[in-house]
Amino acid sequence: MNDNILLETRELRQIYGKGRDRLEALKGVSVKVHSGESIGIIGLSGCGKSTLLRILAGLETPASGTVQFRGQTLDFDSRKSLRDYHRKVQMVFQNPMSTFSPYMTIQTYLLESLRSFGGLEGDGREQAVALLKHVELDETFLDRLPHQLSGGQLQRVVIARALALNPEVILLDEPTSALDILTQRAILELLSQIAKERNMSLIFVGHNSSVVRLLSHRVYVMETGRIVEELFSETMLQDAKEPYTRQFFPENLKKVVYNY
Ligand SMILES: Nc1ncnc2c1ncn2[C@@H]1O[C@H](COP(=O)(O)OP(=O)(O)OP(=O)(O)O)[C@@H](O)[C@H]1O
Repeated sequence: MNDNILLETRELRQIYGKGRDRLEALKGVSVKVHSGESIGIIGLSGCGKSTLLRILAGLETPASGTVQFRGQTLDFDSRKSLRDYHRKVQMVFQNPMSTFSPYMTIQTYLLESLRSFGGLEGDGREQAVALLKHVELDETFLDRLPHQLSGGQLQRVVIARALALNPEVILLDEPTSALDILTQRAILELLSQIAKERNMSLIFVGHNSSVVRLLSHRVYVMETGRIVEELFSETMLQDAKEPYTRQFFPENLKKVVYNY
């Protein structure tokens, strides 16, 4: 499987603050994602999941360590290297509302990245309709403003925009945590299906192991800036050795899985 590695980090470290405020948020994190494979990252609040995701998204420069895409090292100081990378690796943010401007129509929002990468055809309306179709929304949404959509519909629009550049990886930071469980499940299943159809990889960060397992082939468990365990989703409940990991499988989480 080695030649099939799409995205890989080696010994990523991240440090915030100085002196007494110094915090080592990542302490040498190495992860691998194979082509078409989806991985999950779980861990307690503050363990560094979002930091890792922001670095993987090319939005933040690590203190040391590397990110490689298809064997090429991402140069965080090169705008060209970052731009090429952003074409292939797209991020979906935690709170969809915060990524929308209140006066921007859904069409304008959907087409932003196509416009910035020069991929717009005409006024782009047909492309926008096609993007909405992927997330099972119709063209009546195009001229609406964000407040005229529900949280679940907004989340679908965010995902549709991430698909616009046909990326190879989508990074998700708990994208559906603000939604009710049925809406959450529908969106996750849709995402999984899109990822499968396109042989696209998902890197999914969350607190809830049942949600992470639903989306991922493999799961990395993070504790205070380190990966402490790496497990296959299917056998995770049996294979987990670390007591820390087991915290994520209490009875109440099982209930969440089976109530779906
Ligand atoms: N820009 C920053 N400046 C200073 N400290 C930061 C910064 N970003 C994150 N941190 C700190 O780094 C640590 C890791 O934060 P991070 O957001 O990556 O954790 P997380 O696992 O994603 O948490 P959560 O699950 O609550 O979102 C935390 O202690 C956080 O306070």
